[in-house]
Amino acid sequence: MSDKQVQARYEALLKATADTVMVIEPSGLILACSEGDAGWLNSEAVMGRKLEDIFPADISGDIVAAAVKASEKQKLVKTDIQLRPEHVPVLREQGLTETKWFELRCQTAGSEVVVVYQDISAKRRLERQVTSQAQRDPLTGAYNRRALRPVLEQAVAQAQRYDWVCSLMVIDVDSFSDLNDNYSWDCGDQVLQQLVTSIHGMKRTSDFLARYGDDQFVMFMPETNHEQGMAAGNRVRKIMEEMEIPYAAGDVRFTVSVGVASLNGPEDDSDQMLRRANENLFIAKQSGANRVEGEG
Ligand SMILES: Nc1nc2c(ncn2[C@@H]2O[C@H](COP(=O)(O)OP(=O)(O)OP(=O)(O)O)[C@@H](O)[C@H]2O)c(=O)[nH]1
Repeated sequence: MSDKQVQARYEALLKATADTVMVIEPSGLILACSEGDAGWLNSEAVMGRKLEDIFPADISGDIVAAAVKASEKQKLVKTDIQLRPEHVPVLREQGLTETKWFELRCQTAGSEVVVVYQDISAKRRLERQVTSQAQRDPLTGAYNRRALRPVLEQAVAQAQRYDWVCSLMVIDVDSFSDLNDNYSWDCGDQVLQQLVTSIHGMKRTSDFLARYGDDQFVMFMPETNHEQGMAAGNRVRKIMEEMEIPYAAGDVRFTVSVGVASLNGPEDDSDQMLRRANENLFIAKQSGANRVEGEG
């Protein structure tokens, strides 16, 4: 086969593939590029430039490292990258309008490396959605109990390493079964939804709210000492006491009881904090409900 024919076959192959393909030097210089179905990059505009002129330093560094490895080991090397339009102004101009994920396959070809960019954004989005659905309570949208445990463990361990300060509260709707019985299950649902909406409106971004049981919620508060934790508990109690939920049979009002616990020494952990918060919640209920109790 003549050189011309080989070249024609190579170009046809590039044009036929939907993936973006670059031929680069291990230094990162782009020798050839075929954009495929990309729509996020203009092959003419990137040819002859270096990866670092197009991508942020960490991403071009990752690609070069994979290309060097493929070249040294003479084998296929894979790596993943994520492109955000706000981080890649060059590609934003060329058509990158949303975050995309790619699996890169680097294959050595003599002194050059062929890099194939396979768009795996749809797969990643689906994975994220499934993970997020598995971590959320479908009624209220709050995190569920399963999502709470690892977050609590990690956050308490982090507080023990750094500042020794964090608190959590257990929030329980008072006589919730009466709301279900006297109004309706649907009304009970609305109470739980409104409770979550208003806590989301008042909490700090770093606070973590999860539905812990039927009518029970846990909020973890990093960098929050006991006094601040009690103040937050009282804010939640007050907001719920003042809330009116319009309902056909008349406005519905409800109250909550709250148990607060704060990190207490090096032997403490998230399980013990939860246990103490529940004990304090029990005291709040025993003392007449619509109260906040905490140790110390
Ligand atoms: N509307 C509604 N009710 C639920 C849901 N999940 C559980 N429940 C009901 O919530 C009620 C919880 O009742 P309890 O745990 O006895 O709580 P309570 O009536 O608030 O009692 P105290 O906590 O002692 O004040 C039960 O009747 C459950 O059937 C839900 O998603 N929506």
